[in-house]
Amino acid sequence: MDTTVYRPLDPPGAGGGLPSGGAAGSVPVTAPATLPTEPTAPTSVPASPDGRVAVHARSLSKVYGSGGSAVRALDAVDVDFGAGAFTAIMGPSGSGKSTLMHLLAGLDTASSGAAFLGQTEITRLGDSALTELRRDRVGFVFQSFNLLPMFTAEQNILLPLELAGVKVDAAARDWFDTLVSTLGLTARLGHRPAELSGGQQQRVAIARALIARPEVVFADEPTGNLDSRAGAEVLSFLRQSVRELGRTVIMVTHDPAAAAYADRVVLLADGRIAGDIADPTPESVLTGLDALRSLDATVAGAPAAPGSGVR
Ligand SMILES: Nc1ncnc2c1ncn2[C@@H]1O[C@H](COP(=O)(O)OP(=O)(O)OP(=O)(O)O)[C@@H](O)[C@H]1O
Repeated sequence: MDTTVYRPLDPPGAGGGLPSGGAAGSVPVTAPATLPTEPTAPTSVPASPDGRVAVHARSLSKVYGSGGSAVRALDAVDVDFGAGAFTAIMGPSGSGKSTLMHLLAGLDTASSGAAFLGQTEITRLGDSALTELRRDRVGFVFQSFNLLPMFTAEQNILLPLELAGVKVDAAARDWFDTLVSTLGLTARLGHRPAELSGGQQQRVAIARALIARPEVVFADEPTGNLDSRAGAEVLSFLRQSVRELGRTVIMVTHDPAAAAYADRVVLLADGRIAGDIADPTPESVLTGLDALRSLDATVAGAPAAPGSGVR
């Protein structure tokens, strides 16, 4: 079943609606106009199989700069991210992927609208509450690993517990053992990052992101610095952490093959939700990105240049 939906890219000021001759199988999606505190499934692809939502945004907007040089990086985004699901965010360069992730993770402030982690409205929190939220409820995996070079793999993995002042009791030690064996790190725990391959370093970073059992792990291009084999391993572990360990992962990626590891792909274009793909394959993701490109070209009144705009 083709569960891909493409939202039309409305020209500024237009009332909406897919341009005639738009992407085959397109289904217009309507977004709620209000700001409910409970998620109400703004798109037709369920955020998770059981309907649980970990993170959601309503009318979330971000404008950088002001006046003539203002850039609307996110434009009234409504989206849900499922709990216990692996969701990828994709879209052309400059479409707002990083901005969306930063707002959802409490790393940046919104211009308007609301973002929620569980029932907590992140967009209302002050600096110290945001710092606490990032420490206690969110895990991060970045392209550049961000491990502390003087610490061993084990020390790096346990660092979030130490920073949070959490005692490594028997339950924490069990979870640590589960993570390091799942991630194939048992024999590497005494090594420093410089003594590990890129893939091993990223697996340490994933274990570190999961050790405090955060409600959600945000992964920003986690395979960007890895060769395809190490990248495939890392993506398999991210998927495993969702399927077998019940975690929630939201990943920004440019790579359709990486996105195909996810349960669902959310497509962004021009700062708006532009599509939603359930059970993605590399082919369905590429088709989605191609559809965005042709919609974009239709809106701009110009033919699509092959390969343009999509990384
Ligand atoms: N700090 C900033 N100041 C001004 N404009 C910004 C800033 N950060 C992002 N932008 C602009 O906001 C828009 C969205 O950027 P963002 O980085 O979220 O896109 P992206 O989809 O993650 O892009 P890429 O795939 O290239 O990383 C772009 O037009 C970008 O130039």
